[in-house]
Amino acid sequence: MARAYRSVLYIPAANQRAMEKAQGLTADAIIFDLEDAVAPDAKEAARDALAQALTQDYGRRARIVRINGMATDWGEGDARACAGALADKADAVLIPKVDSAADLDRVAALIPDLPLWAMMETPLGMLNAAEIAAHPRLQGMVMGTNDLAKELNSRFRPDRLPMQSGLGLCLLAAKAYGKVIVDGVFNAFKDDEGLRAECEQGRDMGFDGKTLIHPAQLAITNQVFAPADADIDLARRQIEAFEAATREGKGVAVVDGKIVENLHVETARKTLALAEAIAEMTE
Ligand SMILES: CC(C)(COP(=O)(O)OP(=O)(O)OC[C@H]1O[C@@H](n2cnc3c(N)ncnc32)[C@H](O)[C@@H]1OP(=O)(O)O)[C@@H](O)C(=O)NCCC(=O)NCCSC(=O)C[C@H](O)C(=O)O
Ligand SMILES: [Mg+2]
Repeated sequence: MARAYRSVLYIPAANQRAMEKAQGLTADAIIFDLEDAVAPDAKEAARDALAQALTQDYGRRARIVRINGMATDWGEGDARACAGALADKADAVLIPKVDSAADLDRVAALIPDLPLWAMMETPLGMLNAAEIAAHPRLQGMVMGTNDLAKELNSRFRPDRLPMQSGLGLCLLAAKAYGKVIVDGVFNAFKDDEGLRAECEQGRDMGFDGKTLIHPAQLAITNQVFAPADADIDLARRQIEAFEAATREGKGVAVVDGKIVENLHVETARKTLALAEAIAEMTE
């Protein structure tokens, strides 16, 4: 992962004020939404407003455009805009409700240059997660836990038990093919405690970050998905100890009473790379 995706903030492309505001927010990435957050009557105007907004400077924040589905009245027009006016202003295109790799093929054929991301939010998408993750144009996956809950007719639980099979399948698929994967949104944007608990759960599971709906969710999310100072310190000590052990012809070192092998060093290097990517974001 060359960059951090701790916090990925949705902004309705119909909301000009929010798009302006995002230029100064601490999001690692922004999803400019043309899909569910934009009313049908506002779709065309939102596409134009987005083209205008993307002439502005969003710094190092990744600019991801969520288009409407190909089966809707707006999907193809959105895709053509991404291949045309938006092509050099966006960093990636996010496709909603991806059921299979064929859904990505359809968009890939219309947008030759930009990396694709997939919303993982349908039962078929969960079952086909591996072929979706394996798609050569796919860069990242975004969990759509609201749509998934709707499709499953599941109920909200703080432990997200009904989501676990879907989250797990998508995580396995993304990790197997080396793709970025970010967790779904936490709807109660004034509930900091609930957000923190869900971020911690997502981080424990291996997500790279979380999608957000409100700027008030940025600070907690950025903190939870960043390596803590203690993690960075441990990573450095593990690498040093392992390199010293290797010089002595040993394959194992011990740090803080725990063994350190090659695989731990790999994790330690990833921790340091993420810390560096985060530092670059805030330069
Ligand atoms: C949820 C909101 C409608 C709340 O909006 P609002 O009432 O305006 O909030 P505030 O007054 O508290 O806003 C304070 C300031 O922050 C700016 N703001 C608000 N939201 C955003 C944002 N997302 N990005 C950037 N800036 C934002 C306001 O403009 C205020 O600024 P200022 O004027 O300077 O005070 C609103 O937050 C919102 O619309 N959120 C996004 C909703 C959205 O995008 N939903 C779709 C994605 S979720 C989804 O579909 C997931 C998936 O598909 C699934 O299935 O799960
Ligand atoms: Mg959705």
